[in-house]
Amino acid sequence: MIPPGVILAGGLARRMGGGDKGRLMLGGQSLLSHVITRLRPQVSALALNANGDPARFADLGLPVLPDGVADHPGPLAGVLAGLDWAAVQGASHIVTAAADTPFFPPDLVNRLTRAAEMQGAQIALAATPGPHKVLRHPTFGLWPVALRDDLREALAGGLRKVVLWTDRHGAASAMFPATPFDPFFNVNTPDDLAVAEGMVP
Ligand SMILES: Nc1nc2c(ncn2[C@@H]2O[C@H](COP(=O)(O)OP(=O)(O)OP(=O)(O)O)[C@@H](O)[C@H]2O)c(=O)[nH]1
Repeated sequence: MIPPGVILAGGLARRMGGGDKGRLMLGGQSLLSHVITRLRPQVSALALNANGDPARFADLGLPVLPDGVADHPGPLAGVLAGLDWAAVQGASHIVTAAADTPFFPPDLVNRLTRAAEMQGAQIALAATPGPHKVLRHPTFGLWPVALRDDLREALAGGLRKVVLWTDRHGAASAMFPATPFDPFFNVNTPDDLAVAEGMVP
């Protein structure tokens, strides 16, 4: 079954000076628009995880899911918000993508799903080969609704680092090629945005 998708945009964008990083312009469209264009054809439904006034995203026509956990505990709070939304729809899994990562692969969902199946795992995270070791991209994952209460408890217990939680559950890795550049390049700083301009196809 094709899963619904959730775009993670709930962070504070401190390295960018705050605000909605997804609204920054890149190659004539916003980062969010790049992400929506890539994710929409791969998923059964789409939602945006973001905090603060949801009305500022009304133009996107997407459900806006706030974190249910206070004080910006990190992307796992967005994953949980997505899982709670998917549970209401009767979906078994969601796929997440980060709003600051405009070039992720068009076969993201397919490869995540296959990796979970082939490695007998409930969770799959995207990965690319790095210079010294495999790099995992923990905001790009396939997540099961069945683990949402486990995740809620982990967050309530203070867990913040994504891979600490996914390692507990033996997450699969879905490998993607990283040439000519890593498709999970993400924009954290103004310098990153300038680099990304040079990567726009
Ligand atoms: N829902 C939710 N998402 C978050 C949170 N913190 C980060 N994210 C998302 O996770 C992804 C990676 O975030 P980071 O680069 O660590 O944080 P950021 O807010 O984008 O930027 P910095 O504040 O500069 O670290 C982005 O898509 C963020 O929107 C959070 O507390 N809640």
